[in-house]
Amino acid sequence: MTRAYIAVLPGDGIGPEVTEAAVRVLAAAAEVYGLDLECERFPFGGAALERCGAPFPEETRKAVLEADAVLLGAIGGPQWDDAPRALRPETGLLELRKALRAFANLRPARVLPGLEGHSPLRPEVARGVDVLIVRELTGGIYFGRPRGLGETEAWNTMRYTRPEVERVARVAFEAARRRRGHLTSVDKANVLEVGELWRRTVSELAQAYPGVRVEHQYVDAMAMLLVQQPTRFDVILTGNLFGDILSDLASVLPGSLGVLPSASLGEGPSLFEPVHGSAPDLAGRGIANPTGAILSAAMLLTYALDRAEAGRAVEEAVAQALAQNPTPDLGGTASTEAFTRQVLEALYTKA
Ligand SMILES: NC(=O)C1=CN([C@@H]2O[C@H](COP(=O)(O)OP(=O)(O)OC[C@H]3O[C@@H](n4cnc5c(N)ncnc54)[C@H](O)[C@@H]3O)[C@@H](O)[C@H]2O)C=CC1
Ligand SMILES: CC(C)CC(=O)C(=O)O
Ligand SMILES: [Mg+2]
Repeated sequence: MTRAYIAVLPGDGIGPEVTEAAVRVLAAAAEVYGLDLECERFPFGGAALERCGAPFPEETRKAVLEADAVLLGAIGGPQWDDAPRALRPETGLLELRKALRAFANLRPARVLPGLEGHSPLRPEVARGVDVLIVRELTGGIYFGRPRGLGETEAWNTMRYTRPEVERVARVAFEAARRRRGHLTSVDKANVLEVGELWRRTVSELAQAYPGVRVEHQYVDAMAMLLVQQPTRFDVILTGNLFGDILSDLASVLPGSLGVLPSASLGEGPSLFEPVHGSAPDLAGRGIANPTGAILSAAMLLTYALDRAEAGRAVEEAVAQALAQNPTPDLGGTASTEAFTRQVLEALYTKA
């Protein structure tokens, strides 16, 4: 059995709390499914800025590039909002994604069994929600140059090249082919040239995937449709900014931002992180929902370690724990610790 090295970046706010839960579940899954895992923590985000003077220190860069996978909590907080932009935790996060060349961010939004009662949707609709947002992660307006902030004006650049669109679109088409064969590409082609290139590239690539039905939507309409008719969608492909916004919107479907996981795949080690941020309003209170982080660990088992059966077992254990007693964001009374113990118990019982 070869040992897999996981670089763990707990980060800031609730990041360390939910990451701790995910690491414990990962260790339990390794024990149950006979995996040899080594998790090592590295400084990242605001915590790294305080300790090492940079949000993405050299030591951490080296470790993530050598790891088999990276598990991240969340970064940021109001105490760093006035730091020079280059030193902000959020800049470190963008640099991390770029360094890993993790261009395809997979953000599944499902209403897991047990969560129907917490969704604002009618239970029979909630049960059918199963979308996969594929968000481009290393390009677009978060990275485009020129960018700048002056006294009276500020500017950013939304730029995509055809190969950048093509490679992430390919990931989305492959996912659609494995799933229900429906891909919705989201852009703003009516007003943005970038959207026009995006739409043209996706339409051309569609010729290679005759089994996939392609639909194009403008992002404003998509925001409405995702809430109004969530079961109509399967795979949703979009750029960095729109994907960031639509995935937070999609979290309303299962009932809390705390439950959404993600996997970022590309040309380097893959990155796994919950969709949510550092939630300064919850930090230190022991009530953050670790579901998104734990399900990110499940995606790590599936995508980085090729142990889909272990990933599924973690998902099932989470569903059981959610049905038992969730954290307060979902109307339950479980603390982060109590919820994690429920997941661990379910995982060991099933084995
Ligand atoms: N990937 C990352 O590390 C991200 C970092 N951020 C950073 O996080 C900081 C806070 O940003 P916000 O806009 O407040 O977004 P946020 O995602 O941290 O929180 C938004 C809302 O969702 C709730 N929430 C988030 N995660 C939760 C969880 N696990 N359990 C229960 N409730 C949860 C929070 O309490 C809050 O009401 C900022 O510095 C921001 O830049 C924001 C998004 C992503
Ligand atoms: C904080 C941003 C850099 C990232 C973000 O909001 C996200 O990836 O969801
Ligand atoms: Mg976001």
